[in-house]
Parts: sequence; structure tokens; C-alpha cells
Amino acid sequence: MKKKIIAYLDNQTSFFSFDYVSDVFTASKIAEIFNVKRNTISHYLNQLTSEGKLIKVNSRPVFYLSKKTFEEENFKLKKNVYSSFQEILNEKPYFKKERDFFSLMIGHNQSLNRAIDQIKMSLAYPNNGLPVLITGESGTGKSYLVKLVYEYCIENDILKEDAPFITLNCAQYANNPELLTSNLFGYVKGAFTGANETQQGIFESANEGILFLDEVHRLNAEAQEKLFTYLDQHIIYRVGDNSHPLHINTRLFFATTEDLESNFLTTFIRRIPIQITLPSIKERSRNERIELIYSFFISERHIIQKDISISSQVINLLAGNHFKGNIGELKNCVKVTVAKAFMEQKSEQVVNISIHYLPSYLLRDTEQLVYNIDENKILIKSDTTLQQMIKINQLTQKGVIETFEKVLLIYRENHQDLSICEEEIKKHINKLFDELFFSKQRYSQYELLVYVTQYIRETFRQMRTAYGIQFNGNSVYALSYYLLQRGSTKWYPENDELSKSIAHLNQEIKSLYPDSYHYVSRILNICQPLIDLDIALMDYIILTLYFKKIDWKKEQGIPKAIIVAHGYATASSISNVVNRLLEKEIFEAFDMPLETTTKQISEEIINYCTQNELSNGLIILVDMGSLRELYQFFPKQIETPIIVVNNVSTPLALSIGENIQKKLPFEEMIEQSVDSAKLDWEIIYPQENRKKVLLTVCQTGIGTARQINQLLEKSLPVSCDLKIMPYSYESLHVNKKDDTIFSVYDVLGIVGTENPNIENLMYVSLEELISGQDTNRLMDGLSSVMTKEEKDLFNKRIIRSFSLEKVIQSVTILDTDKVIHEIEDFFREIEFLFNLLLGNNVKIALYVHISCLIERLIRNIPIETYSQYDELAQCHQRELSLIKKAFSVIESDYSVNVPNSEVAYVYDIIFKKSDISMIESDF
Ligand SMILES: Nc1ncnc2c1ncn2[C@@H]1O[C@H](COP(=O)(O)OP(=O)(O)OP(=O)(O)O)[C@@H](O)[C@H]1O
Repeated sequence: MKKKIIAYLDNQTSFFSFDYVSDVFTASKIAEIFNVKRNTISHYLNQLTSEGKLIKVNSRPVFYLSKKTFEEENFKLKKNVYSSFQEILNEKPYFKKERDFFSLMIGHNQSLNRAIDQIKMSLAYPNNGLPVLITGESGTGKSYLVKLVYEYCIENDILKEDAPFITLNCAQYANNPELLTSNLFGYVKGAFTGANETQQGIFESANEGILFLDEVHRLNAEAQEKLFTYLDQHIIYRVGDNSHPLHINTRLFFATTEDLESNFLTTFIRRIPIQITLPSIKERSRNERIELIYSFFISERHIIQKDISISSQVINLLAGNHFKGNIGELKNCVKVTVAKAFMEQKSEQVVNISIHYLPSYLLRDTEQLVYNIDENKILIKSDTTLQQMIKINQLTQKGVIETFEKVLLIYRENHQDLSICEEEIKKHINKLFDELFFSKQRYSQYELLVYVTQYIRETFRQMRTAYGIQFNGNSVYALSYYLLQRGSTKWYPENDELSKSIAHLNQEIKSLYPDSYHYVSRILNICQPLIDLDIALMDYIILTLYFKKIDWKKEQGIPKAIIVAHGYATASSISNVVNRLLEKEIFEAFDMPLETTTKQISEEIINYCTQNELSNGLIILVDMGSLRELYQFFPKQIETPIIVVNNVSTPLALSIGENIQKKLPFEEMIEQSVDSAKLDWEIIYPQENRKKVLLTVCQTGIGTARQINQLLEKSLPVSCDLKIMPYSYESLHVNKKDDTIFSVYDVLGIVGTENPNIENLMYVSLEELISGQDTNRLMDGLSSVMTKEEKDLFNKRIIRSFSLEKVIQSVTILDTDKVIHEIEDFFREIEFLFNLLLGNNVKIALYVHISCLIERLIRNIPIETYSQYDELAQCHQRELSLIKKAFSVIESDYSVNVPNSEVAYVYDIIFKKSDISMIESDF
């Protein structure tokens, strides 16, 4: 048993961390693992401790670790029994000192992590370590890093207490490279004119210490040669003497702001195995920049010996600026700002730092707007530490990061399959947003919130214009709160495994919710430069899943409309007036100064076309005859119909705008407006590449069609270039192939609740999809737009999305279980009253139809009146009354009244559905 315990603890101890001591080291856990009584285990553990095999930590609970493994992984221990882990830590050689030194360097655990590891490695290398070359722009901390290296070496006995640390800035000798060489390596008497005495060089003075050559690219070829000799053999020769080598032991650090390739002899570079590049301030995360700013204000506080209160705008402006002189310039900027405020507020107890004290160039250069609002203050007192300040900063984003971690944990626990764990993940995301909405902290960040929301609102406005997406007012706030809390911290996954999971999840979400993902990406890209975000893949994931819930409401069927007119503001003024009158941004303006050519205008418009979603067509109102030729510049591959209307005027634009709002069919929008005005217009249909569409229809209007549309869109693979759009059943039923939709699009087929019976056109009923009967037929009809893999994926998703429950869930807000029960009662009643058995297809059609019907009634949404109601009522009054009777339970349960038209549609489904067989019952 003792052997087993030792083996177990050897293994566990290799994972031991002071930061989190797991219960695997406690007697009770070990007893549980070996299925032995606790007392027995304690007895063995104590014996092993006194044998020196284990260490015992008498904290509560008591922990036991393998001494051998601990010492291998950490450091030698003096005892076997300790009162706490802190007591063990106190024995760690140089523990405090080592940690303290490099941690003074902000970014030591983030952007400088690797650089510091490399330095430590170079110092540990035998025979005086390895030489290190540090590159980086001016002010990135090269000199500061070497200074810390020196202190680290002293504290860790790598160098003796009185070891020399000599810095030589080679740039000081820019005009006299020979002087630099002789100062560096020393010279012998008579080596050159004026060499009256033999003189030892800086190299010798740095013996047994550190020599730091800054701006080392200034060394001339001769000096570089001399350095090789040292690097290769650890000897130097004084200038003028090549026969007396001097043995030197100095650790070399070089720094340069220059490009290595062009300024150094390759032979020199090859001899320096460790090369480190320090990041510019722009490359550091915002959090690191904020840490730097805080630390500089804290040091200024020590200098002026007065508390400092800083407005959060000041921090924002400093953190948002990418100082060319990097940290050095940032530090100076803080110094100057504090000095200026201090001078002006000598008699005040606390020095207030507002944006007025910042250097003016900072305000001028900043991309961020500055508001003159009463803001939050950050107070630095005599005992304020950087750690405290960072903690406050990090707290704000804790909730978001915790959600990241939780989501990833759930995803990984569920074999990286979103279909199993999506609901659970969404619960956590919704919880996060609930917390964000109600967070008290928000109030303390009020000003920043105002700032962020106005950008988000503007971003959403752009999205509305570009994609025709309507936003729920809450979305602006949800996104603003999220971004505010998220802060601008770079978030890195802890390891490669996690990164892989994130990439996997990202891919899954991207293909599952392509639209939502696309919109989220657009929004984040637009906001990113404005609010200085460091976006991680997790942000796309969280936001896509969150916004999916709200659902982007697409404005259906509205074409884009633009006004193009010569002159500096003609187009803008017309569109302004019209948009204001219509209370909607219908028109976009393209002002064209007079010298612009038609070709240039076309290019602008084509550019606009590529950036906006135009699948509902584009209407261009132009001001002069010559512009009519505009379309000749359009590429043949246009995918959308374009109407060009000549001689734009405000009344014409207003009339067309009204028609657009009424969602009239594409050509009618113009016909109705221009008829009276006798203006000329032209419609250009895409000839080669008409967009392929699948239409969704429902017989009662457009409501259910839209829902079917959404379900299909969600199932559509991202890579597939198919448009799915709801369309009027009535219009197709009456016009058949003459309907305008067929000249605008390449219609591949129709999915719906009722067949408009168009010759040679695929029709798949909703019931077929729900019953999973004939998805193959649909897939066959889509062969021209989908590869086999895409069809398989589409099919798989349709089967998943079109279960009866899911369809009902998506078409209504009603409680699915309840509504299904009610409808089943309705079936029984119908079967009883008419003495028949409803076929499965009829039932499925009725499930969907009636649940939508109930919702329509509850929400007071009108439907198209049943056109031949009177004739139907004349012949089938009895049937209509019986159907109405069967509805009585539903009517009373939902407090609604089923109107005649609705009853008539239900009659059609039960008795007329052409492709559904109705089984008469035997009795
Ligand atoms: N990571 C850091 N944490 C805290 N302070 C830093 C850090 N890096 C640099 N500094 C501070 O920034 C200032 C500029 O750094 P430093 O002089 O080392 O830059 P440099 O790269 O050597 O510049 P140059 O090439 O112009 O000589 C120093 O005062 C230093 O204290």
C-alpha cells in the first residue's frame, strides 16, 4: 500500500501548483481512491512523512506531497513538515526577488512573456551566458529590459554584488567610429596620433559584469570584426596590438532600432543566437497600455507627493493613442500632463487631471471623439498599487470571460458537437446578457456607455441601409453593454487544444447561422476601429448565438434605391427631403460634381452594388438623359434587376419611394409613378446570371411563408448561392409563369402550404418536409446550385429543423405542447363531426396552419380575404359551420373568434388539398 501511495503522490505532485491546491493531496481523497479507511491511510501517510518520502502541510485540510517529485519540479526543501504552503514558499531560493524583478516590466506575463523566457535562458547558459540582441522601435523598453537583467543577475547570484554594468550608446560616436573602437577595446601607446598612453577599454571595465551596447548598428566593420573575436574566443585585442590577447568575461547585450538585414554584417548576426524584438505600443494590448499608464501615474504620484485624480477620458485618450515614440513617449506625456496640472493646482489637495492638461496633439490626432461630460475619476493615493488598479480594470470583464470559459467547457464536454449542447450554451449566453442589462456597474460607466452606444447605433444604421435589417431597439444596448464589459483586453486561449476547440466551434456556428455570423462580423469590423477593440473569435461566437435568438428581422422585398445627380448636393437634397417625408431611409444619394463622366458614375454605383445586399433589385433615379446610358457600363454578370429612371425630381422620388414602401412588385413601383409623369425609364434584367431562388408560399398571405423561409435559410449551407424568398401565393396562382418574379430570378421551385400549380416547376409541400417524406425531390431540384456535399448538409439540417415541434415553435410564439394538444382535439372533433379520418398529410398541414391561425388571431394580424367565400358558403354552408363548431374549444381557450375567411381556408385544406388523399372512415 505504501508503494502505491508513493506512486500515486509522485504522479499527482508533478501537476502540483501553488495557485490551486487540489484535494487529491488530502488523506480523505486518497482513502477514497484506494478504497481504504481514512485512519489507515493517515497512518501510512504519516509514516512516509517521517521516512522523508512525503512532505506534510499542516493546513486545513492537511496535504501530503511527494518530496522527491516536488524537489525535482521546484526546489530543495529543508523539512518534511510545514505549517502552510507559504512556509514552503519562503524557502524558495530567491523566490521573491526573481519574481519581483521581471514583473516590474509591464507585459512580462503577456506580450513580453517569451522575450523574458529567452533572456532567462540566455543567462542560464554556461560560460557567461549567450549574447542577446534586442531590437524594437525607439522607446519600446530595450534599455529598461537590460537594466532589469542586471538587477536580476545580482539578486540571483549570477553576477557578484559589485559586478560592473556598463552601457555604451554607440550613436554618440556617430561621426567618429575610430574613437568608438578605441574606447571600446582600449588602445596601446602609439596606436594612433594622440595615443600617448596605453588605455584600457570599456570591454575590460565590464569584465565579470554586463556590457550593453545600445544603437549597436553604429559599430563600423572594424569594430564588428573585433567583436567576433570576442564572441568566438572570449578574447579582445586593444587597438594597435594584435599580439597580446586579453581574456575577458563579460555578458553582452546589444540593442538597435534598425533593420537587422540591412545594417549588420550577416557574420555578426549569425554569432548572436538570441534575438528578441520588443513590441511597439501599437502591438500591445489595450490592457497593457492601460497598465503602463497607471504605473506612470503612480510614479508621478510619488514624485509630486500629492494624490492624483484622473478622468477616465484621459486614460482612454492615452490608451487609444499609438505613440510613435512608444512607451518612452507615453511616459513623457504622462509626466508633462501631471506637471502641468500640478503647476496650475498647487494649492489643491488633490491634483485633478482632465483632458485639458493633455498635450494638444493628442486631442488632435485621436480618432475618438471627446465629450465634455462629467466623467468618472480614478484616484491614485499614496498607497495605491498597480495590482489594485489592474484588478478593478479586470473585474469589469470578468463576466464575459467567465462565459467564454463556460461555453468552451460545455462544448468540449459534449464532444464538440453543438447540436447536443447548443441549448445549454445559449442559456449561459442569455444569462450573461441578462446580467449585462441589469449590471449596476453600468451606471458608473455612464459616459462611456453614451459614447459606445452612439457608435453602435450608427453601425446598426449602416447595417440597415446595407442589408435592410431591422434592429430591435434592445440590440443596440445589448451590444454596447457587451462591448463595454468586454473591454479591450486581448483574450488568449490557454493552450493549443482550446484554440482548436474555438476554431471548431467557430466553424460550426458560421455554417449553422451564416447570416447572423456575417452580420456580427460586419458590425464588429465597423466598430473595431472606433472603440479600439481587440476582437477574439469567441466574440463572434457569443454574439452570433445571442443575436440569433433575437433574429435579424429582414425587411422583406424592398429594393435598394439611389439618386444620382450632377452638382454638389442635388442628389443629397432630394433624398433628404424624400426620406424625411417618408420617415425612412429609402434613398441614398450620389452627388456628382459636373465634370464627372458617366463611366465614373457607373463605377461608383458598381462599387455600391458590391457592398450592399441587392437581391431585391436596384432602382436608380438619374437627372439627365446622358445618364441613361449608364447601364452599358454595368458588367454583364449583374445578378439583380436594375431600373434606371430618368429626370429625377423630388415629387417623382417621393412617389417611387411611397411605392417602394408599399412593397409593390418591382416594375409596378415605377409604372405607377411614371405613367402620369410620362417619363422614360428602362429596366435591365440580369441576363446571364439571374440569381437562383427558391420561393416559399402560403395561401393565407405571406406570414407562414416567411417562417418557412427562415427555417430553410437557417438550413442552407453558407457556401451555397441560393436565395430563398417568400412570395405571394395569389400572384403565382393567378399569373403562373407570367409573373414578374420569373423575369427577375431563375426560380428553381416552390415550398409552401399550398401548390400554386405552375407547370414544370418543382413544388414541395411543407407537410412533405415535416414528414421527411420527400426531401430528395427538393434536393434534386436544387442540383444546379448545390454540390452533392451541400445537398447532404442541407438535407440533414432540414430533417433536423422541420420536425413538427420545431416548425410550430418557429412559426408561433405559442406554447408548442399546448397548441399541439388543442389541434389534436380539433382533429378528433372534425373526424367525429364529418365522420371521416384525416390523412397524415392533411394533419400536418393543419397543425402548421392552425397554429399560425391562432397566433394571427391573438396578434390581430389580418389575412387576405378568401376571394370566393360567397360561392363556397352557398354550396358548403353545413361544412363551414361544422368546422367553425370544431373550433369552439380553441376559440374559448385562446379567447379568439375564427372569422369566415379562416374557416374557408381550413375547409380548403381538409377537403380540397389536391395532392392529399382523404380516407373516408368505414362507419
Ligand atoms: N515594459 C515596461 N514596463 C514599464 N516601463 C517601461 C516598460 N518598457 C519601457 N518602460 C519605460 O519606458 C521608458 C523608455 O524605455 P527605454 O528607454 O528602455 O526604451 P528604448 O527601447 O531603450 O528606447 P531607445 O531606443 O529610444 O533608447 C523607460 O523610462 C522605461 O522605464
